[in-house]
Amino acid sequence: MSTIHTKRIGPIGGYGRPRNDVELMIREKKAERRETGGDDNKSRVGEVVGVVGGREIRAPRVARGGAVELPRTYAPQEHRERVKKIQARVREWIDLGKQTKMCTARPGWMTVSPRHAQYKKVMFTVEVDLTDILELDEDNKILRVEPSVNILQILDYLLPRGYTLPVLPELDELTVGGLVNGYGIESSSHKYGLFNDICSGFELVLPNAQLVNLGPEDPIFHTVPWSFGTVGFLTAIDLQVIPAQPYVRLKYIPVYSMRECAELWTHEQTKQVPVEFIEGMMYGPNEGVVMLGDFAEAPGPNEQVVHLNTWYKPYFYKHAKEFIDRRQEGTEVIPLRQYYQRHNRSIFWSLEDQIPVCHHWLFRLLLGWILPPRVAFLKLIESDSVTNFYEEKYVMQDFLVPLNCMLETMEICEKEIAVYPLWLCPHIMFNTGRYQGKIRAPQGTEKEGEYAHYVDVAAVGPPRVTHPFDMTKAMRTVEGYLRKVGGYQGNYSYTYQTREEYRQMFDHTLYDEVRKTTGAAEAFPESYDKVARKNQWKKQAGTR
Ligand SMILES: NC(=O)C1=CN([C@@H]2O[C@H](COP(=O)(O)OP(=O)(O)OC[C@H]3O[C@@H](n4cnc5c(N)ncnc54)[C@H](OP(=O)(O)O)[C@@H]3O)[C@@H](O)[C@H]2O)C=CC1
Ligand SMILES: C=C(/C=C/[C@@H](C)[C@H]1CC[C@H]2C3=CC=C4C[C@@H](O)CC[C@]4(C)[C@H]3CC[C@]12C)C(C)C
Repeated sequence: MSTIHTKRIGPIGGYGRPRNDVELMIREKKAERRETGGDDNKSRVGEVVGVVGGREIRAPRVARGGAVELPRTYAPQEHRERVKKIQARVREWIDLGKQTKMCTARPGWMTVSPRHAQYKKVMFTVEVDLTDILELDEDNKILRVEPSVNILQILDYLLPRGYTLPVLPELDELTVGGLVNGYGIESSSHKYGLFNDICSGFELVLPNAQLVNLGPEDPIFHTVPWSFGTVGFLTAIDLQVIPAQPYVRLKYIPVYSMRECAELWTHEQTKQVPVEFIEGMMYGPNEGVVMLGDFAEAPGPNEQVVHLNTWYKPYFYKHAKEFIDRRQEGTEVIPLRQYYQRHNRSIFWSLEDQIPVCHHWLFRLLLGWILPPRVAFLKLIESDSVTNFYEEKYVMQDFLVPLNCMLETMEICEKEIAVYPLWLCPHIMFNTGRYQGKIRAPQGTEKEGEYAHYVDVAAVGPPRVTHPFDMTKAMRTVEGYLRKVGGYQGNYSYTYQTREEYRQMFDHTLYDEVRKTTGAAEAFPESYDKVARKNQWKKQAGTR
């Protein structure tokens, strides 16, 4: 593998060490300016700061809040040393007699999951704060990263180099480690699968403190996705990259019933050569929009580039709804980065539940530039009553179902929860051959590499059912349906299933076997114990 950048950095200027090559170059430029008496503090967005691989690197756009993102660390050459510390901490756990189970030390409020991880208060915590992009191997099209690298870092790093991830989820704060140990999805998942399907290697610290490098030929590799950190500590991930083009040409097609949506969707997703991006939003049982996108090199002669994310503009889901209101299809050319970040400014549509005035043009004009609030910040300041509200009165769930169940799933959601918009995201599930992890080889597939079409129906928002809403009852009804049709629950939020039901939904055969042979069963709780709504941690931790 060719290392793209391993230069050792001193305090060139600014805070901490640069996080990536672009930051490094900006700092060098700033230092240069300071030496020549220039003004260091003015942000020069778009200024060419250097050249990597023959491409001009420009100072990044102003990040949210008008400020350039604060750098974290940049010392990929120290990766091995950092991993040694994790191994040492695991050895400490062994020496102390393995008294409690282990988990990462990442505070519960820092994560994008709405769960408050009370288990962190009672378990043996291991610091896995690994935030560096390690290397880009352009020959093999592999990006090696540490697990706490987030989506924003990946966008900043890959797009200027002309690459992207085949599956690049839409919220800046999501981390690679979280997406791999849970699951990740994007509007291109009907071509490439879930986030873990674009991974070709994991570096993992096992419960005996041994460091292993795993590929698909190793059974442990297949048990990491959906494990929620209960197999080992992930310390590096190899991700496939693909060439990117600067724009996405996006077609908006209004639909006027769930049936119409499911029919159009099925046709588009199962095409021999589907478009690169498919996404849908149902705003009610009788209105929705299906969006079909492809990469584009440049706008056509009569096309204008639409900048979706300018701070004063309506949020993407409102913008897309205009096509329904006008009862008209439409096509737009959108810069690639803005396409990926389309749901970031309004955290999908959850922002309106925290800031009800967020749609007012005056709010956007005056304060739009500070958006979005960090999910971590919202969780940090969350009071008990707000937590209760989100746990009892606010649905945050997604349901991954075989494509032929799309219509029925939307209808069940309407009956049980009536949350809108409903987010629709296509994906495929693979038969992974000899070793099948928590996701079973889908029906109809026989050989390794074969796949089946699925769709993720995601509900985020307050339920609007006309009958009194009972979260547990509603969720258990939907979960029962998922088990019946061979679907899966996203699990970044809570599950309301019993352990047996959860084991029925997710195949634990390989997971149990690997956890037994590696000692993970002794070292970590079962994933169920982390994601179950009813759990023992609250009581043990003596907190909310
Ligand atoms: N489009 C999408 O794909 C979206 C996905 N999501 C969801 O958000 C979640 C990601 O949130 P994020 O804040 O990044 O992740 P989290 O911090 O929530 O981590 C998720 C799980 O992964 C484990 N984990 C993370 N890193 C490591 C590691 N290095 N070694 C071992 N275990 C690890 C955590 O273990 P521990 O409990 O020990 O800390 C935790 O149980 C995903 O699960 C995803 O499903 C949310 C919105 C959109
Ligand atoms: C599943 C999808 C997207 C989900 C996001 C929109 C939600 C995932 C986690 C959610 C949140 C976590 C914690 C919060 C703290 C609270 O104080 C306020 C709400 C929230 C920010 C909440 C908001 C929605 C999420 C980010 C896709 C796949 C549809």
